[in-house]
This record gives sequence, structure tokens and C-alpha cells, in this order.
Amino acid sequence: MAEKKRRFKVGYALLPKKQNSFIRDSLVSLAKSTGIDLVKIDLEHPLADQEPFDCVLHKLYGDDWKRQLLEFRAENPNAVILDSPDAIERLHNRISMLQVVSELRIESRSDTFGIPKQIVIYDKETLFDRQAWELLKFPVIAKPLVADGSAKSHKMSLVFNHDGLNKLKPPIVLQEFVNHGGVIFKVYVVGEYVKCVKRKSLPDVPEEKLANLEGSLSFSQVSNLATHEKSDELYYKKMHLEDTELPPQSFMTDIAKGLRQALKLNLFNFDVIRDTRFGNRYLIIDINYFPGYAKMPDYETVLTNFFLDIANRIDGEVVESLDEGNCEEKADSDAS
Ligand SMILES: Nc1ncnc2c1ncn2[C@@H]1O[C@H](COP(=O)(O)OP(=O)(O)OP(=O)(O)O)[C@@H](O)[C@H]1O
Ligand SMILES: O=P(O)(O)O[C@H]1[C@H](OP(=O)(O)O)[C@@H](OP(=O)(O)O)[C@@H](O)[C@@H](O)[C@@H]1OP(=O)(O)O
Ligand SMILES: [Mg+2]
Ligand SMILES: [Mg+2]
Repeated sequence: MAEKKRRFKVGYALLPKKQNSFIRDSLVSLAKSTGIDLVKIDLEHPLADQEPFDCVLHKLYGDDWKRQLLEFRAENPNAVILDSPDAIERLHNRISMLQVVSELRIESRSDTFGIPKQIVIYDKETLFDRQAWELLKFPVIAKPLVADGSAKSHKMSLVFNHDGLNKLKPPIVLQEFVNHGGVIFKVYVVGEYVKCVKRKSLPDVPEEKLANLEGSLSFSQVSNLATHEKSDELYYKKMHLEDTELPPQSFMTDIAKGLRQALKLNLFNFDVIRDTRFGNRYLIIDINYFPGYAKMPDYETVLTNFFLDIANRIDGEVVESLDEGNCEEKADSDAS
């Protein structure tokens, strides 16, 4: 008689907004059908006191949570934590987040990659110091240095000239705004799976218009706005998302693999723009831990296969994979 396969328990600890968007019935039931149980972690009780999980999936911060994860790891050395709090923390600072890009060594005959020129400003004095500015040219984007998921950490300004600097509140990163045709590429990574999608971005700022623009323009989470919210002044231009070609899939996959290894993270996405001055130069501008996977096509299959991979790595005979074809690294065009 065939031995009954053991079920694999994935505990999740997410903020309510994330839980609502990510833990959908469609994901829970698909996972269940393959032997994976997604179970909510009870945050009212210590993690170590709860029935053990094979895997902990989380996007929570703070010292207490970190301590609980350390305790859990000590008591359950075979369990998998997605991902390690120390690895995630590197993404909470917009300088350390992108430093990793310069460590990557990726060969391509036709394409290049990097990050936009940027400086970090800790105080108002340096903001107006001409020397600090030698490297940068207007327009620039001012981003809060901290990227901890708070609403404040997403509040940005597009600054067109020196007048626009007055409103900024250091610590900030000033990053050169690069014209990119108003389309951003979001590259979602789930372990070895890589999926690139297109989203609307800020429109280009033509050089001849720069002199006539007011000091600055504030915005927040542009690429995450619903379509009906995109009619304000940031969207005065008609975008042609469908006409925009995706970056080469193999190039994005190589970058994703490099980032995954360097960051020691399984679950993240990175934002890429294509510099219109060159056409084959890609700039990474942002990396996010555990992004909005439900916006990714067929996310239930991708995530279920990822959990299955982990289950099989821990215990070779737990469950069989879903249809192989579902988890290929593919790059069909699908603007969400
Ligand atoms: N250097 C740049 N040049 C041109 N546009 C940029 C640049 N940096 C950011 N943007 C635009 O501003 C948006 C927000 O920037 P960024 O992605 O860094 O912020 P975020 O709040 O961390 O975003 P997310 O919601 O993806 O976490 C980008 O999606 C892109 O449209
Ligand atoms: O839900 P969360 O709070 O995790 O929000 C994340 C959001 O996902 P959501 O769309 O599910 O809201 C992500 O969107 P996409 O890149 O996938 O478009 C991105 O904006 C992250 O930066 C956000 O994480 P944060 O930087 O705020 O920690
Ligand atoms: Mg972004
Ligand atoms: Mg971000």
C-alpha cells in the first residue's frame, strides 16, 4: 500500500492589507490540493508556542518579531523562514538597497544595466551645498532614505530646479530623473521564477520644458495607482503601454538571479526603466520585499509551485509538482 504523504504547513504573518490581497481562496485551495496548508500565524501568542510550521512566510518588522523568528529558528532548525529579517532589512534603506546592483557581474552583448546617479542628503545645509550637487543634473527625484513600507516612505517629489529644494525634508536620496517613455517594468521574483510586467510611470520631462516648470511636484506610489486615479497632472500624456517592448527576458532573468543570490532573498520585485537616450540601457530604481504578487498573472500557480519546491527540498517525498509548464520563466506582455 502506498504510504500517505505528509502535508506541508506554511504559516503566514502579514499586515491586514497584505493578507487581504495575497491570501485569496484561489491560492489557498490550489495549494491545499497539492498538500500545502496555508495557516495564519496567531500574533497574539508567541510563534515558538504554536504548532510548528514547516515554513514561515512573513512581512512584519520590529525587534519583537525578529526575536520571535530567531527563537523559532533555534527550535525548528529544519523550517524555512521566508525571508531572513536581516536580508530584508537591506531593502529598508534606499542606498544599501541599490548598492547590491553594482556588485553584479552579468554578461550581455547588447544591453547594459546600472542605477541612476544619486546622492544621499542628511541635512538641509548639504541640500543647498553646490559641491554636493556636482554629480547631479535637474530634474531629480527626492525619495525618503528609509523604505520601511510606511506611507511616508513612498512620498516622493520630482524636483525641477533649486526652488523645489526648499520643501524637501532630509534624510533623502536625490536621484537623477531619467526619461524612460513613461513606462516602468516590474520584475517579480519568486525563488527561481521571474516575471516582467509593464506599468505606467511618470511621463518624460523634455529638456526645453524644464525652464518653465514650477519648483517641484509631489507624488506617491505612481505605478501602483488604479487606472481611474491616473487622470491627474502626472498623467497629462497619453501612454501607450501596449506599444512598449519588454526588456529581453534572459537579461532580466540574469539580473534577477544575481540579485536573488546577492540579497539572499526569494520574494521580491525590482523596478526597471529603459533610458530613452540609449534604448539598450536599463536602470534599476527600486527593490521591494514581498510585493503585490496577486497582480502577477497566474500567481496562485507560481506561488504554489514555489512552496512545493521548498517542501520537496526539505523532505524529498512530500508532494508532486503542478504541471511543469506553469512555472516556466516567461515574459509574455501583460500590463496590469
Ligand atoms: N530615477 C528615476 N527616473 C525616472 N523615474 C523614476 C525614477 N525613480 C523613480 N521614478 C518613478 O517614480 C516611481 C516611484 O519611485 P520608487 O519606485 O523608487 O518608489 P517606491 O515608493 O519605492 O515605489 P513602490 O511602490 O514600487 O515601492 C517609480 O515607479 C517611477 O515611476
Ligand atoms: O502591500 P504592501 O504594503 O506590502 O505594499 C507593497 C506593494 O504591494 P501591494 O500592491 O500588494 O500593496 C508593492 O506593489 P508592486 O510593486 O507589486 O506594484 C510595492 O509598492 C511595495 O513597495 C509595497 O511594499 P512596501 O514598500 O510598502 O513595504
Ligand atoms: Mg517602485
Ligand atoms: Mg519601493
